[in-house]
Parts: sequence; structure tokens; C-alpha cells
Amino acid sequence: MGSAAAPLRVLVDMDGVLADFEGAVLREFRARFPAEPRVELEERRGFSVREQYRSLREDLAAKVASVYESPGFFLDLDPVPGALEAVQEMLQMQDTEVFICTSPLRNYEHCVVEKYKWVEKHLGPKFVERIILTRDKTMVAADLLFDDKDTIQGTEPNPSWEHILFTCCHNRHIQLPAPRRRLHSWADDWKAILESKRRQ
Ligand SMILES: Cc1cn([C@H]2C[C@H](O)[C@@H](COP(=O)(O)O)O2)c(=O)[nH]c1=O
Ligand SMILES: [Mg+2]
Repeated sequence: MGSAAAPLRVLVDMDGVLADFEGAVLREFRARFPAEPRVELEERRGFSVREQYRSLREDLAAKVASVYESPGFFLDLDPVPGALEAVQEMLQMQDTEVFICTSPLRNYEHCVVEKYKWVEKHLGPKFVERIILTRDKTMVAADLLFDDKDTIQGTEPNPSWEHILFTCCHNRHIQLPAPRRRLHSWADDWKAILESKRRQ
């Protein structure tokens, strides 16, 4: 008798994919520093919001960091539209394993515990067991990784997953070289991506 095919293992990133990090940074920055120049979401370029604020004016880097390093920032992030429904549906799919794979800030004081609380609040306690917290996603074995960071590098030069770039304000201008793929939003056909990977 042949052995059953292994389940498809899917990693889903948190900030920019499940939780609206960028929207909250802008909203809180505007509230706390109304007189300072800011980067509107349409003007965001590059993964690091801190570096883009630094390019406006050196001292704005620390100011924007103070926003996302504040207590309550990560816990209060709004879910990305459609994200919660999509991962709950993924969890119920046959022959599919889903994990949340997220990187904490270097200044992890509030971020780590609030990421756990956010998942419990929005997805329930069972999903908390599916959190993988790492600053090196290349070390995690999976078939797919949905992530808004355009370039994901780490210790492992050939990660097992295919990185599907999740469209976010800071990456929408990037032209991906073939055969790299995008998911434009959770309204886009994520199931087709899972099925195509299953057939490979
Ligand atoms: C400056 C800056 C930092 N981040 C942070 C937020 C998170 O701690 C990680 C990314 O987490 P993910 O769940 O792996 O997306 O980096 C950021 O996302 N964007 C920034 O500009
Ligand atoms: Mg992200």
C-alpha cells in the first residue's frame, strides 16, 4: 500500500498580512506628531517604515519607532480585510496545515506578548498553538509562505517554502521576476495557489 501524501504546510505572516501594521503606524504617528512630516500609505516604499521616515529627516526614525514600540500597539492592530476568514477556512481544509509565522521586533518588550494576545483575541486559543515566532523564517520548513516582505533571507540559502508576496502599500510597486507570485489581497484566489502547490 502506498503512503498518503504529506499535508500541504502553509505559513502565514502576521504584520502586513493578517494585521494592519502600516495603517496603524500612520494613524498613531499622525495622532502623536501632528506637526511632523509623515509618509502617506500611497507613498510607502520599501519594507522598513523606520528607514523611510529617516530619509525624510533623521530624527523621525526614532519618532516612528516610538509609535510601534509603544505598549498596546501590536494588540490593537486591525485585522487585514478577509484575513481572519481566510486562515480559519485554511485551517479546516483537508490535507492542509496552517501556521502563523511572525518576526518580533528587536525591541521585543511589548511586541511578543501582544502578538500572542492578538492571535487569541482574533483567531482563538487553538490558533495560539500555531504561532511560530522567529526572526529567521528560512529555518522553518513548509510548502508556502505568504509574506509582505519582498526579500526574505536568513541562515538557510534555499528555504523549502515558496514565498508568495502578499501585496501591501510598501511592496505594490515591485515588479516580481518570474516565477515569483503574488497574492494581491485575501479577496484574491489564495485557494488556487494552495491547489497549484499541491499538484507540484
Ligand atoms: C520597522 C518595521 C518593523 N516591522 C516589524 C514588525 C514586526 O515585528 C516585524 C515583521 O513581522 P512579520 O509578522 O514577520 O511581518 O518587523 C515591520 O513590519 N515593518 C517595519 O517597517
Ligand atoms: Mg509582514
